Amino acid sequence: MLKTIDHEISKYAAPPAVQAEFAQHDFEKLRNFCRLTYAASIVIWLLFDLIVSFKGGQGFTVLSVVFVCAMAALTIALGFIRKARHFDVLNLIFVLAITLGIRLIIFGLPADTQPIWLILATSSILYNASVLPLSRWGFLAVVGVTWGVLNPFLMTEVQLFDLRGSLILCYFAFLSCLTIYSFFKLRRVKLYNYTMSKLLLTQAYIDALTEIPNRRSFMTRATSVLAQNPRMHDHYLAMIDIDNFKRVNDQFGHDIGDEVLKRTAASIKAVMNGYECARLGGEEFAVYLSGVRRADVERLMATLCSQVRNDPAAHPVTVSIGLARVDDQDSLNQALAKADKALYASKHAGKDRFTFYRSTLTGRE
Ligand SMILES: Nc1nc2c(ncn2[C@@H]2O[C@H](COP(=O)(O)OP(=O)(O)OP(=O)(O)O)[C@@H](O)[C@H]2O)c(=O)[nH]1
Repeated sequence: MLKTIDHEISKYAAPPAVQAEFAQHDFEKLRNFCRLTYAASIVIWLLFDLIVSFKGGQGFTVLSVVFVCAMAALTIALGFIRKARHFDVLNLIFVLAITLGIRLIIFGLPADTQPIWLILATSSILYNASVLPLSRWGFLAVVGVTWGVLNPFLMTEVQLFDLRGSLILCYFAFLSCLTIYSFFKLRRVKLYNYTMSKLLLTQAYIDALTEIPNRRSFMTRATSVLAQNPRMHDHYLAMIDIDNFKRVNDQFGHDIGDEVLKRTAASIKAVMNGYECARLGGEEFAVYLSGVRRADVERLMATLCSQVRNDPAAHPVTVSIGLARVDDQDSLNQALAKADKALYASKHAGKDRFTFYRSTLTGRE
């Protein structure tokens, strides 16, 4: 099963909409990690700045305070960011701030050690960026800004083609390729996993034939709506069953039966727009109506019965409906049992109708 899906996804190039959805998902999952990374970066930067300021005799300047405040403000701003694409911009500003701050510290170090510290800082920033939830351009922009600001050939005594310069150049090429490759590879794997989970979840929660939610989905969603307190108006549960469906299958074949199921599901979805509806199994459907009055429910059920009955399709059917008001203390299973009794009453009374549950109704037995 997993191999089949794996094969299916390998052939599938995620369209831009799925990629955007993935980017947003990735950002939401990693937002706290990003904040932690920013906070840790500020702490380590401040620590180095203090060491260089006091032990190195550079002196703690107003500029240091400005950098710390700017980076702290960006970290706080990250908490208010909701869109992944805005994070790309914020992260670029953060990288610009921290790289300039690093330059400031490195100016206070002995000239011959400056290139190596610039390389170390560049490695840390690029490694860190490669695991952040950035877009491709967002990451490449970080690489550009980092190398631009922390360029070890800029304002240092290293010459491009002397011994140190050649070594730095080689390391530059290696580091850039490694981090760019890691970022793209990691992103591809994460996108693949996201696509795979999306597909598996769809298969687990959507009925393959009618393409409406299945029983599992209904039980999860209806349970959470049922738990809502306080309730706005009433909650009702409807169980809908196609009448004489076995006869449709027997007379016209299973394919026509499937068509009837699809058509009925489409009618339920259209009429019950905005409410949780699902195919529970076989020819049985359910709808959870929250925040409704009894008169609204009656109107909706009458519309559904009439729409299915008057469908100008080749093999018209009718539906029977059982309805239960979901009391505050009812569990979903209790409500389903009541709606089932009411459904039985509809069938017993001649089908093609809806019946509300009353305690005086008899059960299926
Ligand atoms: N075509 C098709 N038939 C299905 C599917 N699932 C269940 N069925 C058929 O649905 C029929 C249900 O028949 P019954 O439970 O006897 O219900 P009914 O004929 O609708 O009778 P009443 O409920 O009393 O109106 C059976 O013949 C099942 O084989 C499906 O996915 N596709």
